[in-house]
Amino acid sequence: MAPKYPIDVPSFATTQLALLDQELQSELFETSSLISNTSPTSLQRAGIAITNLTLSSQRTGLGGKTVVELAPDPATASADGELPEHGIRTGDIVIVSEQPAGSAKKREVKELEAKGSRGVVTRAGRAAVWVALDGEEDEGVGQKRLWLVKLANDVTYKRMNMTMARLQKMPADEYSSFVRVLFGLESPTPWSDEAGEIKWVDPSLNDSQRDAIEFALGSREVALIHGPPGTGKTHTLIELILQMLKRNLRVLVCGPSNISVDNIVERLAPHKIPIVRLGHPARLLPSVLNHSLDVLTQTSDAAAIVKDVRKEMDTKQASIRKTKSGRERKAIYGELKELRKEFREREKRCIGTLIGGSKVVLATLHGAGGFQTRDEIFDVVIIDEASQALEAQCWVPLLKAKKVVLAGDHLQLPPTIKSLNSKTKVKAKEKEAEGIIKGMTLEKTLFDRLLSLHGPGIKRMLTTQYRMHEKIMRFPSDELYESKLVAAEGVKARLLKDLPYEVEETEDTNEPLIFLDTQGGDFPEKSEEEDVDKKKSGKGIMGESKSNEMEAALVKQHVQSLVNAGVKAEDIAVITPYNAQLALMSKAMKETFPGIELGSVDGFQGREKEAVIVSLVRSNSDREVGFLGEKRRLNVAMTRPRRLLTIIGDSETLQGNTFLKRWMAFLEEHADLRYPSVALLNAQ
Ligand SMILES: Nc1ncnc2c1ncn2[C@@H]1O[C@H](COP(=O)(O)OP(=O)(O)OP(=O)(O)O)[C@@H](O)[C@H]1O
Repeated sequence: MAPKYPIDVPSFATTQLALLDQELQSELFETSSLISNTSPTSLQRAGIAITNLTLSSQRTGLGGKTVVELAPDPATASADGELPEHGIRTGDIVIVSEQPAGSAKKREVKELEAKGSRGVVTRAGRAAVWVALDGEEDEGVGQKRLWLVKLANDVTYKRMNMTMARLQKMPADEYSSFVRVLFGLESPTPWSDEAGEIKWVDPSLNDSQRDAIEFALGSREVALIHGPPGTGKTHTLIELILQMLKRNLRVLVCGPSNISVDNIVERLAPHKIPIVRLGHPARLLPSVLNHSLDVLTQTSDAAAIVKDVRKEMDTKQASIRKTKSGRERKAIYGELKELRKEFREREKRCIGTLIGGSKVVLATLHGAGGFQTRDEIFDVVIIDEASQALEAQCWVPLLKAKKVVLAGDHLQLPPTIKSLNSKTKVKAKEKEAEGIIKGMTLEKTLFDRLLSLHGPGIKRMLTTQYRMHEKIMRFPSDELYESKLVAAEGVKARLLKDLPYEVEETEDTNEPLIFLDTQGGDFPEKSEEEDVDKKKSGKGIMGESKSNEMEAALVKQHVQSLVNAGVKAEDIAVITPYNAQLALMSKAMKETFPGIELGSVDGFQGREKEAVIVSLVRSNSDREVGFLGEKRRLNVAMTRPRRLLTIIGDSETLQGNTFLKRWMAFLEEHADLRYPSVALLNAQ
């Protein structure tokens, strides 16, 4: 029997295309309006530019690309020679060009592109940033003072659009039963013990992990592995991949980010199985490069046929330089052209052999849509961090699959959607078009959709968590995970005072859960629109972010007491949902406590620390909590620590939302409750 609400595939694809277009327009609009309305310094503060750079070295990287190293200009650099705080990350698409004079603001993206060089960030360190330039020429980069600006990345959209267009046009009689199940035209085939007896590679797997693997092996079309924080999702996937290999299945493993894929490559590598990692070498972790397609095409047996031609090309190229006669040179160019063609053909064959011969291929979701895998079919596609991926992104590999295993946690944050809250509503081209499914949003992931389509029977949950003290875990477990989480023996009672280095026993290091309740109105929030960078666009860069100065002072005081007790700053993280609060705290804290990490809650998803301090910021008499009320964001915030979670917030204001209200009640009962004194804080 099919589920009650089957989805019309062409309408689904049409709606996705319209939503994706709207999202891309929002992203392009946001970037270009920022770039054209804001000074380089403010762009830097907003995290999308780095100013005052010079070219410190240049080399040829993999794929023959020019990689430039950009470091702070000594004339303006800070004493430690480090770059200022910036939000540029490996894999970002950027333009490097001569920095405009201080006052020149009006700039169009097109103009920037014409003057500078486009490229991909290959490494972003504290003292320098490396960029692999796209073009052969590196005009604009040799200039004296440079700056770098991050652009909207439209490459990923192209792949998603192509995939959705294919789905939109696919005749219904060509749908595989896999596709039919994914759209609810059929129910999944009932689970069967296809896997037979399992000989576990890793003897340490817990029962819920084994159960999830058995379930995934015996599901015909789809299986969801629900991994709450710290429950060893990746650990489980590694065993699942090894078990699938034993059963001679061909597997494509994907994730939404390069780091999610590399994480799996690193853990698979010790098992010595043939794996190929697809993707721009500049974006891969150095430790996985040996498995990358680019390196394998140079080092593997299959690469020999390519090598010969390359050698011949090198010799010819060298001979051009020695040849004076124009006619001879022309002839050599002709031969080189032929050789290049031959080279490309052989390289293609070599890639085909390598990928065809690999039982496990790994790529990011959109990387799986490249030419290298065009004709490949896989028995199973495994998607890690699936609840962080757009559905359209998942379909890039899924069109090559017969079965999918999704691992994720739909109770943590979904992918960020710009067009959802965008004030700059862009009219989507097809918005009014026919066949749009009302109410569909990009925020609903494939994981969510399948769960509501087929029910919890298609999912197994991992239940032992290896991260948090039992007390830290209790509230999220009861509220979100049906009280099913169990803290592993080794972590359930761990406190800061038990860290493997010397930490004094104090009221802070002896506690897993502290609540600094700022109720009473002495710790008021501030709307950042009041004083941040209100540029011509009429909107500050921080949007309408909130901050809370007194809370920031409290955070500092609390960190100081942890550090005084001996806790290393690098074992402490401070997180907050509001960018304005982050900006306010970062300045002072990083200097005082080198090594400490500060981040937004959203940016800290997937991470963990020994001690985590959460500054909730909101404090007003209207009990307004805004986007803080989002359960999934709060879940991420409260599940990052191992040994200590300190919450700083106003319990009165936070009554304004039922989930927060219950949390406050829980903290009042179970946390070490403290009422900080403003007078003492001011006296410091
Ligand atoms: N069965 C197990 N026995 C002991 N330790 C385990 C087991 N499974 C996982 N762990 C440990 O739990 C931690 C988290 O596991 P892993 O890194 O695989 O999870 P993840 O899916 O990447 O992260 P998360 O789901 O927490 O975001 C790791 O330190 C891992 O070694």
